[in-house]
Amino acid sequence: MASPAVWRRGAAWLRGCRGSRGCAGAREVVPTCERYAVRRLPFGRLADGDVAFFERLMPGRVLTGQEEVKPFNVDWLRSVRGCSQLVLKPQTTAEVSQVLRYCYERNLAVNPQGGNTGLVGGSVPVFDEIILSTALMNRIISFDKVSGILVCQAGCVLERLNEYLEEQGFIMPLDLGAKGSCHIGGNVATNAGGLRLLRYGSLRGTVLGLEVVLADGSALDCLTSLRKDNTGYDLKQLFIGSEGTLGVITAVSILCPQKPKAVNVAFLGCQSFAKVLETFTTCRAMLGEILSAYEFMDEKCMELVERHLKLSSPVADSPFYVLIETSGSNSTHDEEKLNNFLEQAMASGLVTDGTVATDHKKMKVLWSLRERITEALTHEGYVYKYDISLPVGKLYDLVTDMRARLGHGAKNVVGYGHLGDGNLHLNITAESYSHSLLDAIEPFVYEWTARCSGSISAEHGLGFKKKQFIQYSKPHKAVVLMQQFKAMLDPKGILNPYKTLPSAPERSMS
Ligand SMILES: O=C(O)CC[C@@H](O)C(=O)O
Ligand SMILES: [Zn+2]
Repeated sequence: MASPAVWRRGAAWLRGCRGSRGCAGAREVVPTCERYAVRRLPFGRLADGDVAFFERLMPGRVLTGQEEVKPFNVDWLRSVRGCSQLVLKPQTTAEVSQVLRYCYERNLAVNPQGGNTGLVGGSVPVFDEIILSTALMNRIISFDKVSGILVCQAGCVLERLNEYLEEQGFIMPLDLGAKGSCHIGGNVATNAGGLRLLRYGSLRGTVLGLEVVLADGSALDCLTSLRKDNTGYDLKQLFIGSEGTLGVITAVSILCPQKPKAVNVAFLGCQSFAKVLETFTTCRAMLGEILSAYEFMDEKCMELVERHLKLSSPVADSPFYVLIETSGSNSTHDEEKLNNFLEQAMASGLVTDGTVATDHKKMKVLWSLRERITEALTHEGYVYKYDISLPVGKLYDLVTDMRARLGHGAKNVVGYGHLGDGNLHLNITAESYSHSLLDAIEPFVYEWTARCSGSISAEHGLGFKKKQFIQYSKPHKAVVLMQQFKAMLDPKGILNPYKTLPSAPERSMS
């Protein structure tokens, strides 16, 4: 799978930028508050006394220097930028509690941040929110080999957790391209989906318990390690996917599957999207319980990973490609099943070319073709990202409709994603951000999705960029209820403000 360095690359670009105040250099990211006419809410302003308090609380783990703070203010995509002047790096839940208690009293806004790999502007401040980084909360608390339950602090990097588990014959139930940088707390806070969801389900099922610090600094200990617990409301579900707006997740208890003994990856070419769909139904029927991923990408995606990342396609040029992974416990059995399926798929013309990998290195190469599309797209300029759930049969219609709508107005309109989960990643690129192109895409994309009863965010969340569109996927009553939960848990609204839930209408300015 993709090397962790891939996703970390953003940090290197950031370090190359010039001063964070003002937009002097062409490579500077336009501050969010300039691009979008969002108004700062009346939170307190950071004073010298505040910094002194934090320095006493966590000496050496308080960043205030402009250059030090800069990377924490910009998202990985380099599409939004805040102007925080302070990053705090607590190590313990008690420290997070003390920070929030203080901020709550002083009415200081706080932006919780994990690995900063989010794609909807949810992980960086909009204005001067204090950044509460989980980077130093990276301790594994326990792992039970009998139950497969891992308990760890929120700042553990996903890939490190997976490596730790693999040594014990287990794996994490989720995997994503950003694994080398993303934190498990951020994964849970955004309810990240990823590449294994088809097999192991979402974090709403695998997360068994959470420890969360609420806005007023009080800690909520729901860190149980039980498969079954039917006592009252399942409060942890409120925090899963809440994007840091209801509380700061400080520890996670998660159910981990056994490491599969046999893994195979097939990379195939299909001549039409209809054939991609038929290949899916055939492979699901023939592979059954060993199917662990079914991903697709269109030819434009392949062209971009080849051009920008110098990866090469192992199969002949095709309008569509699919990546199928099997995970099981018996290699002979699994290979036989996979070969039978491939023979049938080739004989019936569903697939025109393909390759299979069983050794780790070759599987990794095949996975990179799919996992590194996001990175390849960033080389094209500004990327407008849409992460849509749709009835699977209609998944690609949105791409063709958007292509027809935008014509030469966009550089590329590509479609790829987790077909097995009904999740399309529609990405549109242009040389640079343009207000008029955005207007041509939105709300068209959301109206199209709503007409199909889809979701405008399958797995990336709403963050800053999509929060105004929640009504396309949720009824008014549900949004009002969410606002009431927010008001109850965070009455001053200090936690990750300007994110997830809609505010007064905003206008884009540049
Ligand atoms: O960049 C995107 O749009 C998708 C990123 C990620 O969710 C993926 O599946 O590769
Ligand atoms: Zn995805």
